Amino acid sequence: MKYISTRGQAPVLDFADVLLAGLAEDGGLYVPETLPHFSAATIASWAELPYNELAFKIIQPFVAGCIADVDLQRMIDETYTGFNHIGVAPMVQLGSNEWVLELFHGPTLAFKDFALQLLGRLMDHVLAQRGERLVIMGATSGDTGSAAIEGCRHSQHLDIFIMHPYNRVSEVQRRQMTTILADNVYNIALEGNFDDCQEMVKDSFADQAFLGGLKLGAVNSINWARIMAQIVYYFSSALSVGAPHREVSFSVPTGNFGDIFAGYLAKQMGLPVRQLVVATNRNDILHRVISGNDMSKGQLEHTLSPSMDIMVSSNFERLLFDVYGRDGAAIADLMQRFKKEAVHLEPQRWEAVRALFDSYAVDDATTCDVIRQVHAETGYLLDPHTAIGVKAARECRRDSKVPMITLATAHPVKFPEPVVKAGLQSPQLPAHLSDLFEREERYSVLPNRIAEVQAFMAERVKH
Ligand SMILES: Cc1ncc(COP(=O)(O)O)c(C=O)c1O
Ligand SMILES: N[C@@H](CCOP(=O)(O)O)C(=O)O
Repeated sequence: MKYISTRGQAPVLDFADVLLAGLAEDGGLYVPETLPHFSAATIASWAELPYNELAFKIIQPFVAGCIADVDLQRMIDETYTGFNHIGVAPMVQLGSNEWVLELFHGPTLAFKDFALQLLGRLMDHVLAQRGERLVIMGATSGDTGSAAIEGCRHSQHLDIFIMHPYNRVSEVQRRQMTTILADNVYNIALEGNFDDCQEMVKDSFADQAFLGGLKLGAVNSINWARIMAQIVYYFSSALSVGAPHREVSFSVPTGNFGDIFAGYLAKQMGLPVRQLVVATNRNDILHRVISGNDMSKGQLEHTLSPSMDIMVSSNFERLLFDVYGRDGAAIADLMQRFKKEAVHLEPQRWEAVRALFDSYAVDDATTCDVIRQVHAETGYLLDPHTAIGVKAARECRRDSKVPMITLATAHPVKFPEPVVKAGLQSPQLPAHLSDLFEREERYSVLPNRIAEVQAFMAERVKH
């Protein structure tokens, strides 16, 4: 499998190089040159497979030639046996044909564990084979950070620097990152917002001289391997409600557009998906572009669903690449303009986006109402991100006979504030985190200036 950049100017790479490269040299994102396609008969034959075996079927074509099958299966097995639920990604029924796909049974209680537990192992494996080291630089609005640290902390080949927006993540999220005191883990609280953190990561990839010869790697969903691993649970959940013999729809709480892009790929790969609903909070650029062709940043706001406080949704570029006929020059131009100003897609490209996605934006008050309402209806407690997904699913659903699956992207224990605002009691932390509030924290508050962040990193990396 070969990978190409969305901006058309970077070298074509194989999986192992894409895994370590993160962002492409031309500032674009890597995507597979061609996608594997599975027939309905093949998909149907997977109905009884446990999650790890299904994951192997779906991931193997993307890594073939770079990772031996036996190593891939071992890493997948280790990843998902570490999850705290026998089904790995269980489904819960809320109503008639209305489902929630629980993606929070990994070690850090968010969907990011699905990809980052595997990505840490894949990186370690390739780096060990090559005898190389990598410096990870990541941006987080709360969940990627802890999942990446958890996935990479045991690696002998990685230093990991994670930036979160200072005072803009929940206390549980912050402590999950800052209480890991391993000597290859560094937490930076940046005096800015998530978009500032993410821009700093991308700018650092463009010029890595500050690392004195070491190379940067990515754990954010700009790294193709993140998206790849997230495709699997679209298949597992759809199979459990009758696909490929019937269509299914998904509603996805969305920020960086990685998770829903994995759903779009599942559809291209043969899964019969009727609707893909983009669910956003007040930081609604994706809803505005899908519903009104308005791709303008606006002011990033702090909400009760902080992990989705994102305006510059990295993976939307991967979708635009397809919608613009894989024209790298057109995407490079569009993304350069978007850095400086509002952009509007060409009308036929926008129509193509609208044909693929529905969208809905939810404010904080409604988020709390949905948490309260669903709890009253069913006894089930939603986290605020999932509540946004459920609301968007209910608003956008076109056919009540098609199962609608909302991705439950985090456990509610990570976000007590909206749960309490909804008049409910926040659940207890699970046993492995029960002393989280007593653990020592370690992080550095840094100004929103790239030179200071890079100097901080340069002083600490191990050569
Ligand atoms: C809990 C939660 N829900 C939803 C999202 C949005 O996912 P994506 O960025 O892949 O769109 C994130 C983070 O991005 C998250 O942490
Ligand atoms: N919501 C994320 C933001 C980063 O997104 P990613 O999927 O690109 O890593 C977070 O919680 O950190």
